[in-house]
Amino acid sequence: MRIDIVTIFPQFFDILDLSLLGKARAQGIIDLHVHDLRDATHDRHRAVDDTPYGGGAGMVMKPEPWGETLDAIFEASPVDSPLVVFPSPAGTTFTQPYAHELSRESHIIFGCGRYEGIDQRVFEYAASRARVQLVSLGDYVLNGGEVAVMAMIEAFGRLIPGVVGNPESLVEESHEQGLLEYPSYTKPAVWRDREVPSILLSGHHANIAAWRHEQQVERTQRVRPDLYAAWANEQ
Ligand SMILES: Nc1c(O)cccc1[N+](=O)[O-]
Repeated sequence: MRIDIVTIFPQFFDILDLSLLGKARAQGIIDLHVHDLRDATHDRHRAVDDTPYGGGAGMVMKPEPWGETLDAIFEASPVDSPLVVFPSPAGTTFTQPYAHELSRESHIIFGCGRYEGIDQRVFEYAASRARVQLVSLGDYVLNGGEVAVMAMIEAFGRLIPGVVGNPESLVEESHEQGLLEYPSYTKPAVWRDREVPSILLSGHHANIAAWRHEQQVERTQRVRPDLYAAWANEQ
């Protein structure tokens, strides 16, 4: 998978050299390109923003640098119709099913907005050349899209075949089957007078699996009644 990220803070993504995603890049599973939007400016101040038409506080990201950067990425794309994802509070909610969808893409371009946002014509232009999605991590305000892009890449990157060593470990995660994950324990069996549930020491795999599922259902009903209702409706 090719991933392109357009940002005014390219160093933000240096962290993607680390951990599983860094290994996936070294193995050629992920081909990452980070683009500094300011490289597509041609004035002394390398300006990427300007005052909003119609007035109002803050600044808006200028369309020209975006157009020039996106055109170069489209030209280099290995596919006819890449997916362009703009993290945005005005987007559809990012979910685990959507992470699975992203993990099956061949080329994803992330556009990180800053300031009061990106000139609307950038989304319109991008949609004339590719598939465009505005995607939200949640209903809160961030200063820009970089943190959201990092979270999304972490979420779908681990689902790409070959990135996680043991694919089994992807199955029993929160949200994978609509339930939150069960509580986990490791050695020692007793820690500060707190014992590991005896069922987990029984070696009886069927009973352990049943106990873990009960824990998932109980935790989901208690912590996320919304998820529990959707799950129960599917049973
Ligand atoms: N919420 C938010 C934002 O305020 C700015 C950029 C991206 C997001 N988001 O993806 O949720």
